[in-house]
Amino acid sequence: MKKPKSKQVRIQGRNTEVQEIQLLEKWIEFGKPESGSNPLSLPPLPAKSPIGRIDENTYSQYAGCTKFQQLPISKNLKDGLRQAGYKNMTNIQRASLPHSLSGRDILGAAKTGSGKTLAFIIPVLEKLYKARWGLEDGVGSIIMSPTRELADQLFGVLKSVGKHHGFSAGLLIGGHEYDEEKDHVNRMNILICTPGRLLKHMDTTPNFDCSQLQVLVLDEADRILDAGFKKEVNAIISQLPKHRQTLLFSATQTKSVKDLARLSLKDPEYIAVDEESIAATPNRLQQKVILVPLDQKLDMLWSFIKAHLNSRILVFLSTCKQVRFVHEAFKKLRPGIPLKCIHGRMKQVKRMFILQQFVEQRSVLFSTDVSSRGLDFNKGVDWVVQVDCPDDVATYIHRVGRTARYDSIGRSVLFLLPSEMKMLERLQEKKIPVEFDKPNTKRLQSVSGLLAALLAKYKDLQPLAQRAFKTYVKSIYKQKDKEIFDVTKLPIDDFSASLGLPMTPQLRYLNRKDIDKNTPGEPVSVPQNSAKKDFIRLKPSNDLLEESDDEETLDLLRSKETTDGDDAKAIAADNLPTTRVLKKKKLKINVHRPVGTRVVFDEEGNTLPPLARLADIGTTDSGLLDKQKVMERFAELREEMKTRDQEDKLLDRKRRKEKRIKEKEKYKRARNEEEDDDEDDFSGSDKDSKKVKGSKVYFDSDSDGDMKDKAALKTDEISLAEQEELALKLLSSMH
Ligand SMILES: Nc1ncnc2c1ncn2[C@@H]1O[C@H](COP(=O)(O)OP(=O)(O)OP(=O)(O)O)[C@@H](O)[C@H]1O
Repeated sequence: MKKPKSKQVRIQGRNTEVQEIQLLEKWIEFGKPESGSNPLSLPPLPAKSPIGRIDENTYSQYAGCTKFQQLPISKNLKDGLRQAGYKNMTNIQRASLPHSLSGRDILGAAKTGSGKTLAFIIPVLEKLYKARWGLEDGVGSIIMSPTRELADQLFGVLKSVGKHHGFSAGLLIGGHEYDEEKDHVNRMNILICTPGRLLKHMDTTPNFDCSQLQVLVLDEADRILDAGFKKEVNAIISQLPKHRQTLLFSATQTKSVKDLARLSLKDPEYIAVDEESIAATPNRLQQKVILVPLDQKLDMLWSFIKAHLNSRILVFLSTCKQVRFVHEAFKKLRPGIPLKCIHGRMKQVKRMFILQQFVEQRSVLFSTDVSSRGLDFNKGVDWVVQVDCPDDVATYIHRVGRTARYDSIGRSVLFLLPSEMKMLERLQEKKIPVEFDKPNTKRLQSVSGLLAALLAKYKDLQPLAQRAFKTYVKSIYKQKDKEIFDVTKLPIDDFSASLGLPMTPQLRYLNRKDIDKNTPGEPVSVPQNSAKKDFIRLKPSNDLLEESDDEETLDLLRSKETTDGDDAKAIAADNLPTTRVLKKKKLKINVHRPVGTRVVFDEEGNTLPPLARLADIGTTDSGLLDKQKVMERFAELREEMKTRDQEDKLLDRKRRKEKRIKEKEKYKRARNEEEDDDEDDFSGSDKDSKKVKGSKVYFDSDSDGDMKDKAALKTDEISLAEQEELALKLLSSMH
């Protein structure tokens, strides 16, 4: 255990702390850069120039310095930075820290992976240190992040570089024990949080007080300020003091006057270190865009994964349901690399665990945009694959920014549908150096047949596939940018079949006529300034693939990791059929066929029994499946069907039995209740509602309830004869 410090040492410590703070304040005041200037434009300070006080009134210059040690920051922080391995500053740090350390508001924009986190954590720690903030002072700084994972990551950086400071810090995010947080939140100096959780504490935690706040930070500021968080953020800001320092950072920054007015920034410094740079994305990032028809996206993705088995691949899909389906289905197909998935519907602990695992080993992580912003996978992501088109250019930049971080290299590929080619133009308008190419489909492996078999085998997979289908189409339908996202141009039947679904699920909000009118191929124009200046006429989606045989096409699928022979073996081992380029045929529709059956046609347009289709796929040029194998497979499937049939019957019998028992119980309960009701009536309770039909009740207004009941009982007991007798008596007495 640490020996407690003597009083003498403590006083000395405090004195040196006060002295250090005085020195830092004078140093900062002496050398702060001109407002509006960019310290990056100053010549770098020599490595061996003096640091700190030079004589009575002169201090070293720090605007233009390149090392953390040359900054006017506390020794505690310098030690923390050194121990965490940070020595030289990145551009955004060099440009913003001289301003932010002198207390100015900052609006900082720099590419993904360029070190923005330290650019705001350093001024937060220093501001509180110089204000001599202590436990009893409460919340001094709030750092907001749009996602829990990012907040958790920021918390990690804060803990590592701020470990020599005595501040308390708390992570307030959904998925954590709210009641536990409630007990501690008032004692926290620095809060790292998501907007929703912070607001919950503001609304419900007794004595939660942010009135002394010194610094507010919004990481991924454009996201936090957009419509999704508007209500929460407005409510939070209305409860914060106006007199504070505000730091906003993002790779895609907002300059909207409205947003800034909401935050009441005071003459903010606009620091955009990459404004002159040609690209808005890291220079070490290689970016490709390829045209992939919707019904071949999964084939392309599967083939891509098979060709990059030794990589760490981050795959973006639009919806949670798609992520779940692709993950579950591909896992069952065993590609030979660990597969993981993450999405917003998962428990927080599991999300964190999966991210940790992904950082540690080669694997594929299927994700929604929950991982698109801010996450730093420790330079580990080799490929970012965007299977579904991002909502906008900003989302594209953040997604690809998960690779090529700091000084590492990275690669990305975006699949675009023929109807989404406008996105390519948008990327080029924003100076994003994407290379457009046609995929080399020679090695494309089809998975739709396998998915159909999987769906038949695993009952729980079919609803997943249906939901994946529905949520994807709905996501396109709901997109605001109709120039890029046009739901009527989606080949929805082909898409449904490509997920292995026997029938296209119904979409009530869509008019089939609109879709069918638009789905036949339209000419696809490739923007003039893209890498390949040609036009592709897309008729049926597969025609595109036939055109892409030239040598120059993007050979995404030919990786160093698998050679021709290896690949073929891999296919044979997996029993995967190679891709067949099919011509679109006119389908003959039999309206009388039973609902739920899938009709398959041969080359001539004749119907085929379902099993024959399997055999047909297998017997392609490669001859991977011989006749005997096919027959074996047939027998296997027949056996499978028999057992499944028996299982179904048993299940059905069980269900019916349960239903019968339930009905019996219900009937018994109803009878018992009737009996109870009768009893209730006779005991005289709840009379209004349970009056027995036909019985008359006479009340004496002065008598109490018991008496009334007795009277009622008595009245019921008088027979007709007695009543007549009574009436006669009455009449005779009247005369
Ligand atoms: N000065 C530095 N020296 C060395 N490495 C650094 C430095 N600053 C940051 N890094 C490293 O660079 C990586 C990216 O940093 P960071 O996560 O802060 O980027 P970012 O700009 O916030 O990215 P994004 O826009 O995606 O959120 C991290 O691994 C971080 O440790």
